[in-house]
Amino acid sequence: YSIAKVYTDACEKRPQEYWDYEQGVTIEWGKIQNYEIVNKIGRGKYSEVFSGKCVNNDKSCVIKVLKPVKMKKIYRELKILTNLTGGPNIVELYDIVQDRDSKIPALIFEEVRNVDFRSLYPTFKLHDIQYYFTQLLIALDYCHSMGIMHRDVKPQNVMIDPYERKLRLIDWGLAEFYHPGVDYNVRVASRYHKGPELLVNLNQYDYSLDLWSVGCMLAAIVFKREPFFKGSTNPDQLVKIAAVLGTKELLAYLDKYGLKLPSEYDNIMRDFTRKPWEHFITPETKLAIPEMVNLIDNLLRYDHQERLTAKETMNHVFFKTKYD
Ligand SMILES: CN1CCn2c1nc1c(Br)c(Br)c(Br)c(Br)c12
Ligand code: NA
Repeated sequence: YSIAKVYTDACEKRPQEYWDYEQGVTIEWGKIQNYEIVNKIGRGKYSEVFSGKCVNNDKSCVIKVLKPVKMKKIYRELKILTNLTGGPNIVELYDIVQDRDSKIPALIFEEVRNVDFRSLYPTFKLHDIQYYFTQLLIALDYCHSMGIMHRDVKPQNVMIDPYERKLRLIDWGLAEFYHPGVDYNVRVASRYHKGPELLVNLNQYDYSLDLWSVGCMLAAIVFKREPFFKGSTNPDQLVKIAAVLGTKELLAYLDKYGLKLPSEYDNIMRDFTRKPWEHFITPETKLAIPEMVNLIDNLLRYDHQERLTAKETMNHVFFKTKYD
């Protein structure tokens, strides 16, 4: 078993209604006629997303219409959003309205004039990475301190407006409250950003899952390989990780937690030697300076207990060094 090394009792020390979404949540429903849809900007497994307008003040907003899922999952997202809204670099929830016909909640958020990461990240210099990842880590340390794991950190859920130099962490639909000793669902996060703990069925994971995902984002930018670990299936995702971190090291990790490699790996896992990070440095990877490589090495650890926390990451030498 395993428990978080930080914020272990963040939920326990708060009143039950802070984390207990099973009792349902009291929602002050806003009025849907206060908002009009402008156009569709995205769709996911659990929602459709539109740009919109608040009719009263003509302000732009984002309207996330939830797809019909278990009310318990909707209550969880609403509870988490209401607990976190207003927090640093957390996307602000303006209102919750009910879709006229379907009776399904629609969430009204502040608008972020997001520039797609595929075109934005390649423009990043070291000081940009310092600035934006500090903002992301501030959001993560905040939600972790509030007893919440995001569980779906990936570039698509980090909205960045480079003109206002504004970053917001979005999509709390997979987020969950952390309680020590609880077995969590490992079918969370998006494949390329799934931590090893999810792929070996280590159910008692914690906030450190989010820091694996941050490590994946950094490695993709610095080593110019998007995504950094590109599995074709969930089992293949772990194979791609082992190809870098090593198979012997994977088995040692499994041993520590009394786990064995699930059977679906029998025919696909090979005996990989660990690749030193220098292996990924080329004349093009100018951002792969020693401090950055050391930071990635301290995030992309099989063992979630070895990873830097969000606060430790912000205090890493990479963020304390001045780059022009
Ligand atoms: C698919 N895309 C593109 C931009 N964008 C998307 N989903 C968004 C969500 Br959910 C929120 Br909340 C915000 Br704020 C923005 Br901006 C969003
Ligand atoms: Na969201």
